[in-house]
Amino acid sequence: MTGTAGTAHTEQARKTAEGLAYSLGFGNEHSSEAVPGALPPRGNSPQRAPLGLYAEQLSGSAFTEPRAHNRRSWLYRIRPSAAHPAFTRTDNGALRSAPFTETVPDPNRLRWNPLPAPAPGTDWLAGLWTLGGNGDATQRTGMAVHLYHANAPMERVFSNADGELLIVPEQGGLLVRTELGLLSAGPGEVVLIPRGVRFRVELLDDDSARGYVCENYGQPFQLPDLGPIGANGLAHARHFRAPVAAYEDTEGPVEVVNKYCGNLWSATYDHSPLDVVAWFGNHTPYVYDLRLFNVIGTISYDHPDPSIFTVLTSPSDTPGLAGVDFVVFAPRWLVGEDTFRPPYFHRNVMSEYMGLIEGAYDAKAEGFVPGGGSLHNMMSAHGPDRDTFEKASAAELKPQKIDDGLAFMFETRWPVTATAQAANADHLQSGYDGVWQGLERHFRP
Ligand SMILES: O=C(O)Cc1cc(O)ccc1O
Ligand SMILES: [Fe+2]
Repeated sequence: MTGTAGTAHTEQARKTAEGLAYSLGFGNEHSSEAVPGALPPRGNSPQRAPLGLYAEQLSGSAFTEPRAHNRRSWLYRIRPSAAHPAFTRTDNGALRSAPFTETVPDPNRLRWNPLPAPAPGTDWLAGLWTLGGNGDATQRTGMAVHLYHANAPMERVFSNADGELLIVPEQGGLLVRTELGLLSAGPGEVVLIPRGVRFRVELLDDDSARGYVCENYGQPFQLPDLGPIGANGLAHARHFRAPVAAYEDTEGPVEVVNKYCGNLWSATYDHSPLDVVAWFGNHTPYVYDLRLFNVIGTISYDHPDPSIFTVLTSPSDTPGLAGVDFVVFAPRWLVGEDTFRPPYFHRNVMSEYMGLIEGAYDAKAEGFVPGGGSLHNMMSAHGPDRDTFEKASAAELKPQKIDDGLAFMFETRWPVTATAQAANADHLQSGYDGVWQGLERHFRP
């Protein structure tokens, strides 16, 4: 794909992304038809589905999981998904999967600059670069941290059998065409693609897009319980937007890439598999605007733990212990009295990967940049850098609006093991430990 062709394509994608319709509500039983009458009025699988469509169930949970965790969507499509040729192995590129065994788990604090620019013609899938992760894709446990940097629209279609994908754009808007319909998202928004749902990513800005992806092998992300916060707060269910049905009726060769137990497999279909004319169910993609997050914090004293900023959580088999939490540091007021207001010094049994979508983060004066990331693994000591500590210890404690940045964290119960490419990357910063050098002793008994 040349730059010029990319630009024309980008303009087209931008037009398509304008004014997209959505169906609102996280976890709802959504339903949508692109052609009236395409949804069967009663049964899921009538003897003949309406309009000559094929009925197909996409199960995101075991049939027998409790209703609260049960996930499936019924798709009414031009051809059943089963109508495809054999998949054959294709190059994994810079994509790696759990188990992560290329390096040994590293107790050091690590920080990376943004990914270098990709070669021309790099689509979103080819632009994926894995930093590390944990668990085992074949056991449906753990997570992976990926970054992407792309400069060409995908022409192929991708699906991930290994887990769901939480896409966090940092630069450049995305038009995501999924089996269930179209979503668009720019920096500050996130897209959640459920396990197995096929999609294609096109670019909305200047033929370039950069961001982060949390691949969640474990239980699907859900909204966190609110406990004593009450019935409302944090991410509101109605702010999650699912697509409405939109289908491609195209014949001709389409490459479909399937990530399966850690490897990429490819098949050439003779039609677009994004051919779902109507669907209903709760196994659906979403887009969510992080700036709509209802931030709750102290109105008296002390710095609450960042779990209060959890947007979505993937529970593990131990109550309260997440396989992975997605946490956002959204614009908010700090009003704590007699409080050291930035993040405190900390060692954590959980492992923290942090990224920056925009601006700056209140624990780091410099070096933590948009598109970069830091990894503070299990029990590694971290917290405010020297400059931040000194400033915040002396600051006048008037109400302070933090609205000059948007940072996030993937926090996981298992250590994140880096890939070889991340451990040896030119964009891995050297001397990160130095940000905590020069924190002087003040104790003089
Ligand atoms: O910057 C971090 O390390 C994340 C973080 C933020 C915070 O407000 C409190 C604890 C914590 O680990
Ligand atoms: Fe932390």
